[in-house]
Amino acid sequence: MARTRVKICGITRLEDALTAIEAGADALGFVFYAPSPRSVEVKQAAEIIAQLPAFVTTTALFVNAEREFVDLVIRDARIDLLQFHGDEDEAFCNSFSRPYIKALRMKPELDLNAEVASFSSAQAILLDAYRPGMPGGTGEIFDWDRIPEQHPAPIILAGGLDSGNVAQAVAAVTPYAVDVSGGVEQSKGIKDANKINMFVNEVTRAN
Ligand SMILES: O=C(O)c1ccccc1NCC(=O)[C@H](O)[C@H](O)COP(=O)(O)O
Repeated sequence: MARTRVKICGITRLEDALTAIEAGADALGFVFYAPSPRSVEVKQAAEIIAQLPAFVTTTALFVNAEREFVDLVIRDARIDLLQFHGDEDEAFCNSFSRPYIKALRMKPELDLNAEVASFSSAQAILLDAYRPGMPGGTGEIFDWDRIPEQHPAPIILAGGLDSGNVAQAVAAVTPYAVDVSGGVEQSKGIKDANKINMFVNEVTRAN
């Protein structure tokens, strides 16, 4: 079985980015969605990213953003991957000069296979908890049994993960990667080095 990758989302500070990388995280997420308490300015993200070492994937997260804004972020920050958390369709997601991840929130009525099929150009599908009015970062888990054993695409598991449940999640779902935000924070947008280290260690232990 391949090693489960780790993405730490909601990075707002260089020290948190470097802590995550030092701990062994594969990817960092930057939230370009103003209503989020983890939102970053383009300049702020660009300055952090410019100081990162090689071989770390940087992900820019959007919720129903204007095309011009996505292009501006790609132009001004060294972004490797886009992550769409809103109602964007495949044509929009696939129309930029970067590969993308599509986030799907696990609404009770969601037909997962059909949704995944409608984003066949995505590099991976991120599955997150559903809470009305919150496009992400809920800190809540969902019923992992809803994910079929045969994954229809590479799955990034998100939603309420922390060092106490991530090993169980990896064993239950065998995702391509796990994504965490609130579970490694001391407060919204501020990461906790101990929690990051414990989280990455638990994923490593589960592999
Ligand atoms: O983190 C946010 O504030 C956020 C806001 C709007 C859309 C997405 C957002 N986060 C997306 C992520 O990738 C989170 O890591 C994911 O939702 C899991 O969050 P958490 O349950 O806090 O680990």
